[in-house]
Amino acid sequence: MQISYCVYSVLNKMPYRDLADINSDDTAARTSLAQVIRDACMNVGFFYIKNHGIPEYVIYNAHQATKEFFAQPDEKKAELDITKNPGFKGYNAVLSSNNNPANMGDMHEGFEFGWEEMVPKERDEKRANDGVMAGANVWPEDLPSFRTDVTRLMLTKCSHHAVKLGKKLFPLFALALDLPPDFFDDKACTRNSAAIMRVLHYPPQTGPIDQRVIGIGAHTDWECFTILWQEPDIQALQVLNSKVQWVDAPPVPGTFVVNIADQLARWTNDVFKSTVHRAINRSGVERYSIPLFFGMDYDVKLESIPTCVSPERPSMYEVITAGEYVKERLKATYGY
Ligand SMILES: O=C(O)CCC(=O)C(=O)O
Ligand SMILES: [Fe+2]
Repeated sequence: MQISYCVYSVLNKMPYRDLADINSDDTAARTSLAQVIRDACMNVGFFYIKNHGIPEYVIYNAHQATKEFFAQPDEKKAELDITKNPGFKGYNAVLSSNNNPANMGDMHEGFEFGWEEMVPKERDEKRANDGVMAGANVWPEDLPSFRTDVTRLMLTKCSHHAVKLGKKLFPLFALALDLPPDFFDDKACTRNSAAIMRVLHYPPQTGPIDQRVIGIGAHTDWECFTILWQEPDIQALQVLNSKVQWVDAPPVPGTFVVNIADQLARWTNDVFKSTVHRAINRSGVERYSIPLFFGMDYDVKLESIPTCVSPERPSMYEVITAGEYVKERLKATYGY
């Protein structure tokens, strides 16, 4: 797997670095890779990965299934409305979420689901630490392949695809934080239950755009980090840089974008940056994207990691659990 260490390096076509160097006997290669990851996580909070090992056909099928789902009549989608289901699972209509409190609603529709087994059980079992997002997934009865195709991409027990990919990133984060490579092994998403995936559809916005109604308003993500697949050839995602300028984070064929999110920022006492981003689809055509929010188990306390605190840098956050944090953010975004 390879990393391009930030949005700017992608825009400037800088070469990707090989993540296999993390296991290299060559100390110089390891140190230099650690530096790249450190830069990406501490200064930008966004990077790209390629050669990630997720088969192209899995992504293709999930994309097709997503298009098919959103092409259904509104009444059909409304049957699965997120407000009818406990645990924030299901469909949210255009303008029903609002990621930026200064805005009036997000110009996208989405469908949200959590971890489940590859071979669907009669009903999903409620997991002990599911907290605020406890409860079974809901699925469209008329589109059985939707469930198979989207769960295969992100959340299947057999192949794990994106969750497995996410787990590979933790030793890199540990390296960047001067921690042993296995530091996160028993802490982050060990029971798989806090991984949440959304499939998103952004209708095109043309003409003059009211900045208070855009695809997804300026926000940070809530979990540990996000692995995002973007529709090829459509520029929409933007990242706020340290000079408070919006920088495009374009889709790059064969890559996923990874961005650090709030739980990891809190855990690292803001040493890692949970960077503000937004998306606006001005392309004139429909855009789809698929983020996997890789969360911590909800009972994990977001307590500053020892290498991230010092007398000069005392802990900035009150210690709360990952679940409590997600609950706060859900309320702010959905209003309940
Ligand atoms: O669609 C995108 O490119 C970004 C989506 C996003 O930021 C989110 O769902 O949190
Ligand atoms: Fe986001």
